[in-house]
Amino acid sequence: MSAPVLVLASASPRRLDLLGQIGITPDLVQAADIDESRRRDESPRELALRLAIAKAEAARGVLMAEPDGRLHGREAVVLAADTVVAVGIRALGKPSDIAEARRFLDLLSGRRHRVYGGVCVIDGAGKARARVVMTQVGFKRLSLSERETYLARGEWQGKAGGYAIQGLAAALIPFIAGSYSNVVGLPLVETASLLAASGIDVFNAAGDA
Ligand SMILES: Cc1cn([C@H]2C[C@H](O)[C@@H](COP(=O)(O)OP(=O)(O)OP(=O)(O)O)O2)c(=O)[nH]c1=O
Repeated sequence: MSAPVLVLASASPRRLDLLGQIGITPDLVQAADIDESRRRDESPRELALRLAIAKAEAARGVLMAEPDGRLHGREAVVLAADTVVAVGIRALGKPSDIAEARRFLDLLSGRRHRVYGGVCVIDGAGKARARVVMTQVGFKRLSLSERETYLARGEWQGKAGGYAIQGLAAALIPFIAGSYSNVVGLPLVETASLLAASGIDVFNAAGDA
């Protein structure tokens, strides 16, 4: 039987880079367009998990609906993820503008927060497996000039919580406990294990065939 098509259901360049870091190159990238709003009474952890699953299902649905489409009759293994920054019970998504990014940085300044990363892999038979990973991140207390310089750099755009640990924000973060790759956008230990359960083994190329 031919190998399944590996689909990354994400528009995030970080997720593509992180997969590349563990030797995985998706055959297809199909970003999922879903409603990311939080439901009432949903915890940040539940939100990250639900959205990762919803993204994987949406992308799979699009591909399966293409009768003579990009899968060419082959099975698809679909990977999606979602990152939520949580301060107490507040869940911070991607700021919509610089004013919201400023509010987020004020919330994060001088304290620890949690980053929840949901990851979901749907295997060739349609079985979904998902996990949520939590990383603790601590920001130093930001001076006004640090905050404004950071905002002016624009790295807040498109990032949950309004910062990117892989950029200038690294100079503002004295503390992290848990998975670093989870903060950047994809928890790699759990991703490798979900892919292995779906027949794509990072540590055994033969499992890929
Ligand atoms: C906290 C943090 C988030 N991020 C990014 C990772 C994600 O791209 C983004 C979180 O938003 P998401 O909604 O999880 O993802 P996305 O919209 O960028 O991509 P897609 O839904 O198509 O997969 O924030 C960083 O790059 N660095 C960080 O330190």
